[in-house]
Amino acid sequence: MSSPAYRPRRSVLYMPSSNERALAKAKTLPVDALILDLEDAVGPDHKEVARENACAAAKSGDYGGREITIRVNGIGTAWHEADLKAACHAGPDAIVVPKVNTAKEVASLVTAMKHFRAPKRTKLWAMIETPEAIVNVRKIARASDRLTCFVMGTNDLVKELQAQIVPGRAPLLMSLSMALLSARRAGIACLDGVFNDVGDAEGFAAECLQGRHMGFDGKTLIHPGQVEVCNATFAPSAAEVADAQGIIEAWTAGAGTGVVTYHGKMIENLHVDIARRVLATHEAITAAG
Ligand SMILES: CC(C)(COP(=O)(O)OP(=O)(O)OC[C@H]1O[C@@H](n2cnc3c(N)ncnc32)[C@H](O)[C@@H]1OP(=O)(O)O)[C@@H](O)C(=O)NCCC(=O)NCCSC(=O)C[C@H](O)C(=O)O
Ligand SMILES: [Mg+2]
Repeated sequence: MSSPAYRPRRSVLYMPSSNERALAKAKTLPVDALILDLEDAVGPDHKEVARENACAAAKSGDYGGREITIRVNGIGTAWHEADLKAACHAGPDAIVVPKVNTAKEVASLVTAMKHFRAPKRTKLWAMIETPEAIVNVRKIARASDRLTCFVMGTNDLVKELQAQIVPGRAPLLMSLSMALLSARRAGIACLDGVFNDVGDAEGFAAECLQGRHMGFDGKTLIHPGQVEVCNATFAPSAAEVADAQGIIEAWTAGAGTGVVTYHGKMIENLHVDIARRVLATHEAITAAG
């Protein structure tokens, strides 16, 4: 978390790369990252124009400090190889690959990225959205240093599990937790899935909070109207920052005692680590503007 490579990923907005208005609008939105989509949001007749638009956007330098990623079509589809080749040449911050199922697929993707001469800065993000991926998720997470983030595909998971989308997401919690556990063990980031009902502000806020409580780095989004609440929910609040500073001060004052209290609560070394992480996150968000 305190590594220089850490970037805030509270809000990560998908947009269909065939939609030029959305591509333009994204330059004005306070999102941490963008996923320029070539997959599900783009119809078969628009795949080529979407690929050109996404690559042009990634190369343009017009998106400021926002992390720019391209989601290619899945392995085995008619568009996958051409998408991957074009995305590697465009050199975004990351290439997002949907429906990654095995560690072997990660290894093949990394080999292909080298073959297509993707710059070293271009990382791989894997979407975890099938039962097979969940069963293999421990190995997927540690398959390559180039893999730096999991993106949960909750719509595909619901489909494949034959589950239903319900408040509280009980049918998905085991899959979400398994992916998070594996991501944390491997030291990579993990992003929560999307909330489809863009008109349901209350439901969206509750799902953001659930994702924050679970430990996700941030949430993937589908509409500009979701950005503000998501950013606020996944950032440390003013009270959390003040508590983190207070914990570090209390710990420093009691140097060497092994345990102190802050506002009546026990503080040990691990709480100081958490406090430092909160401050590092707050500083990174503030620095990113
Ligand atoms: C959901 C939408 C289809 C709604 O579109 P629309 O009705 O046009 O929205 P608005 O009229 O409210 O739009 C207002 C303005 O905002 C721009 N806009 C809309 N969406 C985006 C966006 N995602 N990024 C950037 N800008 C956006 C509009 O262009 C309007 O701009 P202006 O006219 O200049 O004011 C639409 O929001 C949409 O297409 N969302 C993204 C859908 C998507 O990408 N889906 C694929 C990813 S989700 C997924 O697949 C997850 C995973 O794989 C899984 O399995 O779960
Ligand atoms: Mg999906």
